Amino acid sequence: MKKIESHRSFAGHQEVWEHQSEVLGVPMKVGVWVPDGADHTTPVLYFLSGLTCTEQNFITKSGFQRIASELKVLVVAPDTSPRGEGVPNDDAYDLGQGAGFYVNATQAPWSKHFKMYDYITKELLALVENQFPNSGKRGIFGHSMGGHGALMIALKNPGMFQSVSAFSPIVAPTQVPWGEKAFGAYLGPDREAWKAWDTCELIKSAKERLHILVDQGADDNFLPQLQPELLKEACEAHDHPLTLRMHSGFDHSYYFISTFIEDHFRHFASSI
Ligand SMILES: N[C@@H](CCC(=O)N[C@@H](CS)C(=O)NCC(=O)O)C(=O)O
Repeated sequence: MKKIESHRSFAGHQEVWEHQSEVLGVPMKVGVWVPDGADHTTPVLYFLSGLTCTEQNFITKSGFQRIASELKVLVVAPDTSPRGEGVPNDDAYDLGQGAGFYVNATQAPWSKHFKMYDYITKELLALVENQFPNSGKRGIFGHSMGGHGALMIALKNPGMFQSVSAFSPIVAPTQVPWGEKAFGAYLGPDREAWKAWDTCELIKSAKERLHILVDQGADDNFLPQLQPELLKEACEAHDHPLTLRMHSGFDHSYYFISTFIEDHFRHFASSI
C-alpha cells in the first residue's frame, strides 16, 4: 500500500492509499482516516459509497472526521468499482465504473474485474488491518448502493462485523430498476441467482441478528429505488431487529448523511 494523500483533520489524519488489487486486477484507491495514537484498542469502521462515487465523496463531504476523532475509530472508505483502461464501462451512471454493486460478476465482459464482494471481504479487510494497528472489532455502513453493500455483506458474513447500518440503502435490488439492471448485467438472466445478493432475501435466513440502523430521507427522489418499507416488512416477518428512521425534508445527498453521521458512529461504538 502506498500513501498518496495525507491531511491533518481533527485529532488524526485523512489519508488516501493506493494498492494493486489482486482480486480486481487494477490499482485501487482507499480513504483511511487514522486517529492519533491508533493502537490495539482502535476499532475499524468501513463505509461503502453509492453510485458515481469514488473514495473521495465520503471523506470530503460527510464531515465524519469530528466524531471519528472523538470516538477514536479508524475509518476506511474504498472506491465503488475497479476503474481505468481495460476495465469495461457503460455510458450510464448506474452500471460499470462507479457502480460495482459489491457483487461478484459472473457474466462477460464484467466478470474479469467486477468482483467487489471478494475485494471488500477477502482483500481490503486483511490489507487494512495488517497495515494499521486495530482492535479486531469492525463495523460496516454505507449509502444507497453502498447501503445495500453494507447490509448484504454483513448478512452474508455472520461474525465478521459487530455493527451494521445504512443511509438510504437499496434494500431489495432484485425488485427495483437499479438492481435489476446491474444484476442482469453482472449476474445474468437467472433471477434466482440474484437472491444471494439481496438484503430482503438474506434477512429470511440470517444466521446472526445484528441490530440494523437505517436512516432515510422522506423527500429522497430515489425512494422508488430504495423502498425501505420492504426492509421493514422483511425484518418484522423474521424477527430481525431494525431501527428505521424516516426524516421529513431530507433528500439523498451528503447534506442528509452529514446531518446523521454521528448517530451511525455511536451505533457502532455502542455495539463493540
Ligand atoms: N443524479 C446522480 C445519481 C447518482 C447519485 O445520486 N449518487 C449518490 C449515491 S447513489 C451520490 O452519493 N452521489 C455523489 C455525491 O453526492 O457526492 C448522478 O447522476 O450523479
